Amino acid sequence: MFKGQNKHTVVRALGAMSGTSLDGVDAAVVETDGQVIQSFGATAYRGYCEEEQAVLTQALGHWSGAEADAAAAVIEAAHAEVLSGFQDAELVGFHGQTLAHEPRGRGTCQVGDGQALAEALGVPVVWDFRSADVELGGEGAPLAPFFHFACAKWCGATEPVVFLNLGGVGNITWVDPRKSVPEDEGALLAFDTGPANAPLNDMLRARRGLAFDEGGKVAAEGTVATGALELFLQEAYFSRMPPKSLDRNDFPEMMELVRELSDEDAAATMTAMCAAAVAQGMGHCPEAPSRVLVTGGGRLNPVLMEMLRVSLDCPVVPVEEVGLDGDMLEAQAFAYLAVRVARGLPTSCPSTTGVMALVGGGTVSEPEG
Ligand SMILES: Nc1ncnc2c1ncn2[C@@H]1O[C@H](COP(=O)(O)OP(=O)(O)OP(=O)(O)O)[C@@H](O)[C@H]1O
Ligand SMILES: CC(=O)N[C@H]1[C@@H]2OC[C@@H](O2)[C@@H](O)[C@@H]1O[C@H](C)C(=O)O
Repeated sequence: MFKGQNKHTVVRALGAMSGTSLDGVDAAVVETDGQVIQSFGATAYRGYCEEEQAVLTQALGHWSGAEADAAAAVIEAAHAEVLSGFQDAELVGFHGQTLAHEPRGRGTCQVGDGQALAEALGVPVVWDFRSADVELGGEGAPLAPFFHFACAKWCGATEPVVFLNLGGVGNITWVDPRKSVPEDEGALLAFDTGPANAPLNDMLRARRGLAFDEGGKVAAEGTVATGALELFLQEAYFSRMPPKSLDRNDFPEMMELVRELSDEDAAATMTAMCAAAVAQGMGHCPEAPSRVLVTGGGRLNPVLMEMLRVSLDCPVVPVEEVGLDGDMLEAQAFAYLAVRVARGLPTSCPSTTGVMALVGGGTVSEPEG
């Protein structure tokens, strides 16, 4: 691939992510040599309709079989549709949809066939980013950290910063931009902090038919149940040393803890659980960051952002503050990682996933036709 190019030739890569919130596909172009971000390009979003969401929800926890196959078909069609709208991509990074994630057990499962997508688009596709890491003893997640390192350089950071992603699940990457490359010792520490928006969404959908707590309006009317919050924080996950990662539905007891509460108090308490899990996680950072840059849909929830500001000792701001796009960072991450895979560069290391050594995961599928 990329014959005649040297390792610094810039590639126009298109990344696509379908996250744990199951709301849709984000797609974004990044121009990079796999190390330095030269520029960010066009973006697009393709939401799932109710039927597609139902198929995906039904498939969660399935490693194979009819449910997983139906989810794969939804994922492949939605991605082919949104990605075919981009004309000039040289390479595609396709995350697929995580249906199940048990790195210390059965492994990790992302559906969506990259070879089929390569045929549909006529462009090489990099996919199956997580399996190699898990096979080598890693968590297989989070994988955005190597990209976060490049973002910290891109925005000119000179002191440690934290990227906090608040999607369905929460994850942080502590980055030291004084290091020259992400694989340097001490450049990165990353892990999933805990559940973020997914349980809150599920609770509000079940009780009120709402997709999510827009603007934190429901939580703003409620009071945090401190007893439930304290019980939640006793979960063994929070005292486990990172790296560590989670599946979307790893905390079913959250729903139990808020069962007796009003909708408003339940929303306030679940929002506080997300913030408290982040605050606990921040204690693992090797050095206090100069600020926390928040990405993912949770940055649009002012109640959650305020809880984070109260509990963390440093400024907490959306990534837009440094010129990044908080709706597209994960799609951009998989564009960036695709170029790293194509160039034979690592995509994870012991401090990001707990893997034994540097790993360059991902499968490259070339269109045959
Ligand atoms: N305006 C808003 N107000 C409050 N919450 C919001 C708003 N917009 C989005 N969210 C929350 O953010 C969620 C979507 O976040 P995002 O798109 O980052 O998740 P994801 O990428 O699917 O998840 P993950 O990062 O875990 O894979 C929504 O489901 C909702 O809970
Ligand atoms: C197994 C899996 O799909 N994990 C996701 C999920 O969503 C957020 C968090 O949990 C993170 O660990 C990861 O996604 C991002 C893109 C990552 O790998 O960095």
